[in-house]
This record gives sequence, structure tokens and C-alpha cells, in this order.
Amino acid sequence: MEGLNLALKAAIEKGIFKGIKIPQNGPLISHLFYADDALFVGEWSRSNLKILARILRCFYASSRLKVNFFKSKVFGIGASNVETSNWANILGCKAGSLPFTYLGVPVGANMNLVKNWKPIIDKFHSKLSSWKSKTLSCGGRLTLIKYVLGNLPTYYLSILKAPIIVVNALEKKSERKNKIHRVSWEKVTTPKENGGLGVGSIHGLNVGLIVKWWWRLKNEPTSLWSQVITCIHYHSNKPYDYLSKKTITRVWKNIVGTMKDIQGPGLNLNDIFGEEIKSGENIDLSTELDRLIQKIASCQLQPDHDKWTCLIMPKGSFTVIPIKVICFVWRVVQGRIPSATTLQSRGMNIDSTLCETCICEVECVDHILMTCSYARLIMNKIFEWCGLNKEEFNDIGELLHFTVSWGRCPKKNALNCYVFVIICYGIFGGSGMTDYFKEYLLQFVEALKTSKCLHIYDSNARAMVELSLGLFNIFYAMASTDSLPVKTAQQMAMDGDQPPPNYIFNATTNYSKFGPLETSPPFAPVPIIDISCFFSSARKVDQQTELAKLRSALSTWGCFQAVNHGLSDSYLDNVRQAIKKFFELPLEEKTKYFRETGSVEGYGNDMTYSKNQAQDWCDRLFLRILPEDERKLRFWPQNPSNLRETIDEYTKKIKFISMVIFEAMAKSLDLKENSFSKFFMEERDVLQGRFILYPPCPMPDKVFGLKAHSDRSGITLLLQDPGVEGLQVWNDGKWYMVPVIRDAIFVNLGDQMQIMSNGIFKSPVHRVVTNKEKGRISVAMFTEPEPNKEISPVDVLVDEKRPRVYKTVKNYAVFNHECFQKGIVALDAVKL
Ligand SMILES: O=C(O)CCC(=O)C(=O)O
Ligand SMILES: [Fe+2]
Repeated sequence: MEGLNLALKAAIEKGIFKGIKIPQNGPLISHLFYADDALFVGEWSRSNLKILARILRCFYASSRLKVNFFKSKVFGIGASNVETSNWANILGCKAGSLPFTYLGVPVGANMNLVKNWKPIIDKFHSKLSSWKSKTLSCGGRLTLIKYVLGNLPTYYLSILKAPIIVVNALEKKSERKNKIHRVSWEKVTTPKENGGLGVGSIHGLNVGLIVKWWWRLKNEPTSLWSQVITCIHYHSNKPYDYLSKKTITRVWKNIVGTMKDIQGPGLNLNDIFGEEIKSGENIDLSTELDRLIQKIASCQLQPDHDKWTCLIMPKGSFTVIPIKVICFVWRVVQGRIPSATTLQSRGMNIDSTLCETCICEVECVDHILMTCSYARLIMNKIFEWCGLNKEEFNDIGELLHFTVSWGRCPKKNALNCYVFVIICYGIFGGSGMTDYFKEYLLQFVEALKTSKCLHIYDSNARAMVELSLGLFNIFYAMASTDSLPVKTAQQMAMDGDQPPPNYIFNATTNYSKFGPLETSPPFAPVPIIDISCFFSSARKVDQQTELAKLRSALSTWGCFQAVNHGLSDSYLDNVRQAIKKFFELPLEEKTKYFRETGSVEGYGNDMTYSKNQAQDWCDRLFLRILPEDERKLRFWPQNPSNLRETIDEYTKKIKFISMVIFEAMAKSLDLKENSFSKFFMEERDVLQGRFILYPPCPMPDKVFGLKAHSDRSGITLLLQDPGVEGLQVWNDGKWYMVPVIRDAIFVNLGDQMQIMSNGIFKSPVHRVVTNKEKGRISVAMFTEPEPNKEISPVDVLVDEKRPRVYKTVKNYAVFNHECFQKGIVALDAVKL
């Protein structure tokens, strides 16, 4: 191409080819090469065209590069169509007319017309609405929007001012269709410093790109474009005085017009582009000196250490926080995270606006993150770790104020941002804890504890924030202080240890409403029910009498002794024996099945939830037995060798008896036989087993075997130790000891049956006391519904006389567990 360039230059020099001379002694333009395209510009004359044809032929002869005339066009500006096509024939190419499309972009079209912008709107749309964009996170989508906004429209928007309809159309495409817009687009496009997300608005981009021509004009005065513009439009000595003729053409008009646009927000080009003096040849030094003196005069040094700042960061310190976290925190600051109240105000159908975590207050953003007891728990933990005094905030604003105003040290300021991010993101957004984060957190906490030195926040900025992803679960587990026992109750009993202080019952902090620990209250006259009367083979009359007894037992005591259940004494002894043998194994053998902290299944103690919680004097093996495919066999002891099999067989028998009881309970309330059993006895319903050892305890009057509680189950079937009592039930404000009946199975109702019976049946509070001399073994089997089943009062049991008492619950097991952690009675929490 250089050859062609030289040939043309030579032709111009010799005066054979005539280019276009820009007035005011401007440059002569004859040809422009762009990639593999060539544009020739010259006077409209037959001879000029002929010369051009010859030059191109010579070029072909010398270089073997042939211009494809068939693909080329001749445009005659100011010439008629007929004349243009006649002359085009000289070259053997077509005549072109305005507007035309060059590289997919219309040239010469009236871009004030919205229809001419359609291709760009369509292209923009197709990029943003691909299926992939729908699966992106908030952060990912922000990046996509920024990318599409920043790349696609550069040509159009850099020289043409988009009509307002076009701007709106493009921005509409950036918003997600069929989604609730939690924050207005206007807010999204606000600069970060002013509280926005810093997505450039289309209008802003358009103005910015056009203003850039002024930058080029200043910065590249010798470029062809600048020379042309300066010759045509600049006729004075004042900077930026390019507003010459009224009849200026469209493109230049746009560029000049943007000066006015930026004057609106109080800017002018002098503010935007300064001058940097190097040799002082081009810039008037005296004016610059004046400006410098002015600047220095207004500058006051602060009595503080000098520090380096990172100019591209709004606060001057260098931070790398994942974009999705930033988006989240930004939404928090806007008060726009999807709480029940915000969703309801957007017209979504919300059952209840009560916070699902504490069930005490309405769920709004401030509640979720600041005032919920749960959020406070996590916040306290963070403050504790940071070595700060405990603070309570009522809303996000207070926390923000605290984090930005606390301390003047820059390091601390960076820290503050992280604390803020972590608190917000950790409380709300974190879930799904990976081992990596767990590991990291532990290291982090250790470092924090030992160093008290805040710089670790800086050096580990990114990891720190990523860490917050998992803080939710971890804090939860840590706040709950769950741990495996230092020594099991059995070991302490064997070693003759006194129960440690955390086992001693303290009436002021623990369960005081159920009175003090009484080791021998009166025996409970708990009804004895012959459940063989409920078998299908039983006589109807007998059945009616027992059903009446059952109903009365469950609505007064909430429990009964089931006899004639079909399991022989010796069989039950075998079951107890197998369990006993397991507990008799050496500790190393049993610890193979130790439960993991934060979860219940396995051998060990029950989970502990707070420092104040007194420990129970018992060891237990907890197994989820049904559904069978959910068994975690790693917790199922292989020793004694018959244990697994024994549990399996006992489960089948217990299932049968439970079925009989569920059906009898339904009949006793005149309900359809399967009204309850369909919730607890189907294939995916749950059965859990708790095999418990209460070793002899040197302080039975100070230590509980098992603290007062009600069962969360449908019903619980308990096999007591025939040799010793220990189980007590609470009835009418008093404790009673449950007598041991050798061949009976003790049945007690759980919370979920109290809910389904609309409060007719009681789920009794019960507890276990220990014995100085004797150990005690018990086997509790709990029936529970499949977690997704909705449990609510049976319709027929709700009427005017007995209005509905309970809400519908789902996954009550987890809910109950959470309530227990917070010291809330789950059954009270689900009352309407
Ligand atoms: O061991 C007992 O007697 C009662 C056990 C119990 O209440 C339970 O495991 O929920
Ligand atoms: Fe219980």
C-alpha cells in the first residue's frame, strides 16, 4: 500500500491528480487507507477519474494487487445520479449514493431519526438478553452491562448525539425484564462516590465520548482530523472557540453542542483538560504560573502523617473486594435487600412479614441485619474478635456511621470497610460453608486473637472478604459453642469424678419455670392402655373403651403406657442388652462413632447451644434410621456385632406399633383412620433413634440426666430401663415420676401431634433425673414427617368453639432446633 501512497503523492505533486484542498491553508486530502480499504478523494472531473484508473492499473502491474472495481463505488458529491453512473463506468465500478453503510455502520444517514439507530438497539439487546445473562449473579450482570455499554456503541456514540428516545431504549434493555427492580436505573448509574453503582449511563457515555474529540483536538493538533477541524472552524485565539459558522454540519454540531451539555452540571473544558508544562514551548507560562500560585494558596497542610494514596480508589486505599459482595453491600446501603416487607410492598404475596429467624419482629432490612437477635449474636462475635466493645445498632445507618467514624488511622479505615462488608454479607449472604473457608477462618481467628494487630486485615483483604461467604454458618456454630465433651459422663462416673461446674443445674439460668430439681416427686398416674384393642382383630366394644381412654390420656397427660403391644419381654431385653453392650465397649471403640460438632448424629453428648447451658449427665447414640437410604452408616456401630441388625428389626416393630397408635389417635377424635399416619408413616417419613445411657451420678440432686423439654416428634416410643426410674413428666404445674412397667412401652406425644390435633392432645414437657447407684438405659424412637410435608391442625378439629391454634409448619425439626438455640419454646412460636 505504501507504493500506492507514493504513486498518488507523486501524481499530486506533478499536478496530474487533484485532491481536495481544505480552506484556510489546510491540508490537501487525496486518499485515506483503512486496513485493506482505500478511499480516494478528489475534484469531480473526468480527467481526475481517468488518472486514478491509470494509477490503480500501474499499481496492479507493479504489485499484482488488483483493486476489485466491482466491489468499489464512486460517489459524486453535488453531481447528478446519471452523471455519477456514467463516470463510474470509466472505472468499471458502480455509482454509490448517500446514505450508505460502511463496516456495518450507516454513513451519511440522518442520525437524528430514531429509525436509523435501530441496528444498534437490536445489537445491544441481543447481547444482553442471551440466556447466559439470565443465569448471571448480580455482580456478573453488572460486569456484562458495563462491558456491553462500553463496547458496542462506541462508533455511533462517539460522534453522534443519540436522541433521547434511543438513550431510553438502550437503557431499558439494560434493566432486567420480568424482575422486580430493587433499585432504580437512575441510582444504578449514579457514580460510586455519590452512592451509585457507577454503571455509566448511555447519555453519560455519549457525552463522554464526544467530549473526547476535544481532548484529541488539544492533544493531537497535528493529526489530520484536528487540522481539518481547526482550519474549517477555528478562527479566533480563544481556546475552544470553535463555534464559528451557524451552518456547521451535523457531526461537528454535535461535538460543539456537548459543550453546552457539560456546562449544565457546572463543568467547562478548562476544568476538564489542564496543561502539563514540559519544555514550556507550547504553553503560556505566565498564565500557568498564576494558576499554580492560586492553587498553592488554597492548599492547607493537615497535621497528620504523609501517606500514599491509590488514586483510582475513591477512598484512596487499595482494596479488592469481590464484585458480588460490593453489589450486595451497596444494596444493603440502599435498603434494598429482599426482606419480607420490601417484597410485600412490591406486591408479592407474602404469608407473613414476621422475621423467620426470630419470629418476633417484622422482617425489614434493618431487622435482618441489625436488630434480629440472631444478627446481634453474630455482630457481637465480630466485635469480640476485633477486640472492640460490644455495640448495638438499630439500623444500617448507625453501623455505617460507626464504621466510617471510628478511628482516623487509614489502616483502620480500610478495616472498617471490611468489618462493615463482613457484618452485612456474613449475616445475610453467607451460606454454604466450605472446608477451605472453615480452615481459613480458624487461622484468621487465631491470628486475630494472638496479634491484636490490625494490619492482617490489609494484607489479606481479598481473602478476608471472601471469607465472609461462609461466616454465617461458622459464626452460628461458634456462637453456639457446641463441642464434644472433654470426658463423657460414663468415663467421669467410672473414674469417680465429681460433675464439673457446667453440669450443675442452676435454677436462675436454666429452665427455672419448671421449678427446682426434684429427685423423687410423686409417681404419675399415667394411663395404661391395652393397644391390642386397636389391632384389626380386636373386638369393637373393647376398642371403643380403649379409644376413650386414649383420648383422655393424651389430652390430660400427653402420654401413656402401652401394654400388649406384641413384643415379648425377652425380645425387649435383647434390644436393651445390645445397646448396653455398646456402651460397655472401651472408649476408643465408641469414639469411632463420635458425632461431629454442629450436628447431632452419632455417639456423644447432645449439642450445646450456649455457655450458660447446663450439660446433661448422659451419653447417647443418635441415629437417623428411616428413610433407609438416608442412613449414615459411619455412625452405626459394628460392635456389638448384632447391634445394626437389632436396631433394624426393632425399627420394623416400632413402625408397626406407631402405625397402630396413629390410627387409634385419629379414631379417638372421630377422624379418618389415616388422618395422622399419612404424615408420619409413609415411605419418606423419618424415624430417629436415641439410645441413651445415664451413668450413676454422684450428685443426682444437682445434675440432670436430661433437661426439661418436649419432643419435636409426632410420637415418641420409649423403652425404659426396667431396673430404675428416672423419667419425669410435667403436669398441671407439678413434676411426676413415670413408673417403670416392665413390659410396657412408654408413649409420649410430640409437638407436631399437638399442632395437628389443634391443641387437643398435649406434648408433655419431660426430663430425666439421675441416680447415685444405678445407671439407666433407655431407647427412644421418634417418628417425624418428611421435612417438606406441611403440618397444620386437621380441618375437622378447627371450628368456632375451638379456633385454629397453630400455624402451618414445615421442617419443624430444624425450626425446633433453632428455637431451642435461642431459648424460645417452639410450640409458642408457631401459635397463631
Ligand atoms: O430417657 C428417657 O427416659 C427420655 C428420653 C427423652 O425424653 C428423649 O430422648 O427425648
Ligand atoms: Fe424426650
